[in-house]
Amino acid sequence: MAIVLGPNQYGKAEVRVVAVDRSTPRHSLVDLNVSSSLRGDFSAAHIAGDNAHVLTTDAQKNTVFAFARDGVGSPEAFGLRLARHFAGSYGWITGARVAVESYGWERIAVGGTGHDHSFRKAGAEVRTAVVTVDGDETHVLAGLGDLVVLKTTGSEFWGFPRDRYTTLAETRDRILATAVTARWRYTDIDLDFDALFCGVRTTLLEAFASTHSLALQQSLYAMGEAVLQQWPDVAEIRMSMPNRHHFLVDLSAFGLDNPDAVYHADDRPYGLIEGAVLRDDVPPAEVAWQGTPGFC
Ligand SMILES: O=c1[nH]c(=O)c2[nH]c(=O)[nH]c2[nH]1
Repeated sequence: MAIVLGPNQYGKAEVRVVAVDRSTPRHSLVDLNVSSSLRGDFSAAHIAGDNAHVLTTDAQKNTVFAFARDGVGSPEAFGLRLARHFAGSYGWITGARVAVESYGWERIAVGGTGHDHSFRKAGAEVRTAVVTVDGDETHVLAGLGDLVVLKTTGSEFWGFPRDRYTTLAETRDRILATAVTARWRYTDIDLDFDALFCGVRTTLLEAFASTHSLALQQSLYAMGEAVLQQWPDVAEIRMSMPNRHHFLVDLSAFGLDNPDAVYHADDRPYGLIEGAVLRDDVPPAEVAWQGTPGFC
């Protein structure tokens, strides 16, 4: 029996960098959370405490700030710059994964126009990018999280089996609400990432709104299918969608009826609907997803 080191990676997690562009009086800013992981031959550090191969996590953090000095660009482009740099820095580093979360800020409106240098946080929604360099291969995942959506009708749920524990009433009309987390893989790395991100996000929203839903599962598939139909640069999309249940409140104790007007927005437990929608003619790239949790 021999004990051996298994898969490993290391890096600096959650480097919070805010970069301000002051090149004109109308400033702009990007607000990022950047995590790097290096892959390669780090066995001596694990087995013998020999750090000769260890590009420090402190240097990785510093690299993120230094690379932000001259502009960040899209989260995907920033991730590509960093991942290529790390993967190319020493012979024993064979790959790098850089994950970027980007938080939106909107200009504060003053007298009807957006202020030059005052902003408000856009909300909980986050844009994400994960770049993986693995030897000669490079992959880009774009994505978003906490895109909270709700429709007040156009959602049914019925036809499910009833075992002895099934109490849920069938419904032909309910509120459907979720917080979409989605990640999609591009077939290419030389793309207009900002334009594609906006396009895919719009497609997800439009498909959620326009699908007459018989289950959140059906909405998830319709949203993924619409993205693959409209955006040929997307190879596959994976989604995680909690079913944010809204229960009609019984107002009869107060002598009131409730004609589908007043709901309790329950926060837990919630159904959790997850799935991938793929093109069957595009080869899989599991390395692109390695280290990205939260999807089946
Ligand atoms: O859209 C839904 N899918 C389910 O799988 C499910 N299960 C449940 O209790 N309610 C719902 N709604």
